[in-house]
Amino acid sequence: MMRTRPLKVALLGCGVVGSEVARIMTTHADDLAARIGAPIELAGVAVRRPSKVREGIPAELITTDATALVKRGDIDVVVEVIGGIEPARTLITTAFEHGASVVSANKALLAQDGAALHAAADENDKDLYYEAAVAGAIPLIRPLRESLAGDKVNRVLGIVNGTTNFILDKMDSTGAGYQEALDEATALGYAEADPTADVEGFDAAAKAAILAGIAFHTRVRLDDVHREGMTEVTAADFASAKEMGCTIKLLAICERSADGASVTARVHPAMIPLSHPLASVRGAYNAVFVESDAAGQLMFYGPGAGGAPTASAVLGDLVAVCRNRLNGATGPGESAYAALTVSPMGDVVTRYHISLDVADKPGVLAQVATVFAEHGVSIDTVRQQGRQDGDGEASLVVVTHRASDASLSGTVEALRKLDTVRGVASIMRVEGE
Ligand SMILES: NC(=O)c1ccc[n+]([C@@H]2O[C@H](COP(=O)([O-])OP(=O)(O)OC[C@H]3O[C@@H](n4cnc5c(N)ncnc54)[C@H](O)[C@@H]3O)[C@@H](O)[C@H]2O)c1
Ligand SMILES: N[C@@H](CCO)C(=O)O
Ligand code: NA
Repeated sequence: MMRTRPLKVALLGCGVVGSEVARIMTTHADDLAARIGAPIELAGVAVRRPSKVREGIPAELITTDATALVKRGDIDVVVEVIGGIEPARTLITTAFEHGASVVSANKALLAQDGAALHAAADENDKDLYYEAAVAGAIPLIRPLRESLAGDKVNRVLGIVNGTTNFILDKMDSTGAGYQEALDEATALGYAEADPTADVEGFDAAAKAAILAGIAFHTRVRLDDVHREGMTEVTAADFASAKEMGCTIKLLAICERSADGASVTARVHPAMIPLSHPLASVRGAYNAVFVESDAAGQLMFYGPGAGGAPTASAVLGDLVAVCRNRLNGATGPGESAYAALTVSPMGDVVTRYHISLDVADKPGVLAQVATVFAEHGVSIDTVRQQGRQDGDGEASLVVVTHRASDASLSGTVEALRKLDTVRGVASIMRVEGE
């Protein structure tokens, strides 16, 4: 039966995502009410620039005082789409203390302070939902938290940043360099004016921390995630990848160790075979592979960013939280009972593609191979190419079998010390085989 008293929603932030949340709340009001079992009412919208014209939002709902809005006491759900750490963190905890549940899209905050925010939600018997924080519209948090709650997830591997996927895709398909591809991403509105969070992998690392925590029922802090951006990927790397039948993607990889006792989380560019489904994820799309004991391989694919797609995930959470509220219940909170060790990058085991500039003279290949052997890194293939420029150098491309990152780092360090190795042109991990 439909309850007539509406549930009150406060919107914090009315930018790209917030304005779409407000629009969908208004245009889909009847459907949302039917699905929830009560109407929902936009009770206040906190903004920074009140003079801006906001179509469809009554002027009397606009306020610049977000703190007063979350303290009102009659708000059922606060939707936080401001972004950043403060004031978002304080506003969310204040909302819990004043009786509201919270829906947020804020990956940076959740990756940094997720545990404390979950604790605050728990203490106040409230919900904290954040489907939009990872891979935008793609249902991922809820499938991991709820649909797969009876299974054992072993690996989450995915493309979780749209901006960098757009840039890498452009480099791959046109042969463009990094800067040229970034300029196009900026011109098309994919990359922000300051693209650091995306291109240096901070955004993907925050998402990896959130995913690993949920997948492995273990607290994974942002600092636990090994992070390498994609600014150093070159057209030459793509040429090497092509020769291997691969492309290059910025991947977020969260894995359980072979003995199941520990986990790792990392973000870095990697070669993946063209036959892998992630290789065909084009433009600004996201896709995430989840591997679990019973289900096997699952793939989640779709728009990972943008106002309306992200608002879709926010609205889904809003409906779920409102339903919980009507039932006098809360949904699943943080699950960190497994408390597995989060291991450093050195423990990660994978394959490597290493491109060296070496002196083109007898014995060099043997010397290089010896360094790999001394560090316990087994070589899969070696390809040497003399150069036409007569500088007495050759390019040596070594692809290894699976080895630990620590062994590989040791190998590279020793290679750099060889007189005959003039430079290490690139090192790239090979994933998805
Ligand atoms: N845009 C996307 O594609 C996308 C995708 C997934 C998640 N997110 C997340 O959603 C959140 C919002 O992103 P966005 O793209 O809408 O950003 P945005 O910059 O377009 O919007 C944020 C809005 O909040 C306002 N704001 C800042 N401080 C405020 C304050 N103290 N009180 C009231 N308003 C304040 C800003 O003026 C701005 O209009 C972020 O956490 C972001 O990481 C965005
Ligand atoms: N900057 C992010 C937005 C979505 O989180 C991206 O490019 O994927
Ligand atoms: Na999502």
